[in-house]
Amino acid sequence: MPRTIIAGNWKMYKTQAEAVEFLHEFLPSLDITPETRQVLLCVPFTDLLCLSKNLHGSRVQLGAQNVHWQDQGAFTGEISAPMLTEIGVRYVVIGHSERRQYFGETDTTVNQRLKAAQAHGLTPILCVGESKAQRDAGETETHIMSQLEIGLQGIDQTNLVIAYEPIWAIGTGDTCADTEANRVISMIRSQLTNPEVTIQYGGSVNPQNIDQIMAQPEINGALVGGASLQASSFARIVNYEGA
Ligand SMILES: O=C[C@H](O)COP(=O)(O)O
Repeated sequence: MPRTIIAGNWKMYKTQAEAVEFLHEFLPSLDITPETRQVLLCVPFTDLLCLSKNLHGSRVQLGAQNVHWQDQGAFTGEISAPMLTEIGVRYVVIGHSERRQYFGETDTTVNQRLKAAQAHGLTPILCVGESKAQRDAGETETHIMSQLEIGLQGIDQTNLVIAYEPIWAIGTGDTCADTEANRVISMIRSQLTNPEVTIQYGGSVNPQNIDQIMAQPEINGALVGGASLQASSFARIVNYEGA
């Protein structure tokens, strides 16, 4: 069985003070067994060191939201995998649609970042998903298969998480129907060599829909944006009803 992983992606939200305030409410609300349900917080670079100290000994792992493919060099504004692992980061989100849309991320650079993450023992969370126009044109499957084909070239599937995030469902409140998310995730799984890869759903996940989403057999977790910013809301999501 793939491991269940619920991740909060804070995007560009929360100062260190706000992050610590969040933890004070969030950590005591957790009602999970880490062996069966892993919880992650994927936070801005500036929050990582502080959260690493505050999460030490807790049941929550730390994730970054991007990583460069070189270990070091003249790459102003970038952060490398050794810099992340040194401070206790275990996971990194790669190829989020916002990186692809606003910062020129391509499947090729996604593949380079995945390789660098794995080379340093980080677990990458590879984000894939179609736009509204692609969905309307019936191109959901071909688009995602192309993202996977290029993104996963030479990638070790024993240390990998995939997040299916339909772009039209991100931050819109327009959640993909859970059966449809299950269908697409099943298609994604059919493209993999390792059936144990955790595949999350992301896109307007909230406390009201999490139980139904997690009841789908192919969905192994969630990548949660807006609803991970409030401690009570994210706690309800990670404590979802079900196995
Ligand atoms: O990484 C998270 C996704 O972009 C989903 O964001 P959202 O939950 O605010 O729709």
